[in-house]
Amino acid sequence: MTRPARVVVVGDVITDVVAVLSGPLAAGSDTGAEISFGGGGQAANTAAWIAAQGVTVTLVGAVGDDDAGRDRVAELDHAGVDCAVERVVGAATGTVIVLASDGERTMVTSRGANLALSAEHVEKALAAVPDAGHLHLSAYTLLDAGSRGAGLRALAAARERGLTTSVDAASAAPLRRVGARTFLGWVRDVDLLLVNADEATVLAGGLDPAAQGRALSATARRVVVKRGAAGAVWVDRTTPVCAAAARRVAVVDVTGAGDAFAAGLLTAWLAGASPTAALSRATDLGALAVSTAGARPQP
Ligand SMILES: OC[C@H]1O[C@H](O)[C@H](O)[C@@H]1O
Repeated sequence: MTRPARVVVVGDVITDVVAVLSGPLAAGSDTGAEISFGGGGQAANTAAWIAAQGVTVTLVGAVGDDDAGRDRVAELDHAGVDCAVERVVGAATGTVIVLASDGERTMVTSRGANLALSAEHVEKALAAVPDAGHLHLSAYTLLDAGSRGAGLRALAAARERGLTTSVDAASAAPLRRVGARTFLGWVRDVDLLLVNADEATVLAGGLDPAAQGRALSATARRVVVKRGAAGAVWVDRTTPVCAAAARRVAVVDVTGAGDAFAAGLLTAWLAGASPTAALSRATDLGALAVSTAGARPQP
């Protein structure tokens, strides 16, 4: 296996406030929780998990010109992520409140400065890393109208520079809002598309996961459908469908599990691993992420 070249991850940087609830949440109740506070955002999490695999990674994103933005960048620096993070004057760093309970999570989101990520910043950041081999995009950047230009520019600039590309479909609700046909037009011919079960249903309809993967492989060269505790499937245009079971672990908090999964998948695939081996690495990291609170690798 070869060591992958630098990976560039483009997308959101967020402050996560994670409350792991001790019981059900009901209107008017006072529910106990373990509350933690720290780095989140799909792209930033993925970059941190990639760095933890010993692969050189640059995160391209935006934070506010505030203490939270400074803390988020310092934390990523400390995790070994090279930061090309734009500071947006007058915007607050994005914040998400995550309510985690019984292996499920509910999020309340203010995307803040992420909405102001600019195509110019992405272009400049890519020009500064001539050693990059791959670009991974969190689709929140495409799905939010404010940052869409930056997301589209990231994919186009990566292709112009000969980088391979991957996109994480991010979230079912905004995908539903923009519509499957529009989204699939934006990500046409990416090398790898990652979708969870809900996103696969929005984009390909209520088929079984292998059939959803086959339908989406008309758009992306390779498709991975993440199915949480039911494992994952890999579908591409040339090899048979490949499936992997999830690891059985005690679930503490599923926040960031998909991002850890993406990091495991990408670092293995870019190092030349087979689909089976790449899925296995992905499910290992996903299992590690769900067994701890918060979205990032633990020290
Ligand atoms: O992918 C997980 C992330 O999504 C949300 O945007 C939270 O910030 C969380 O860290």
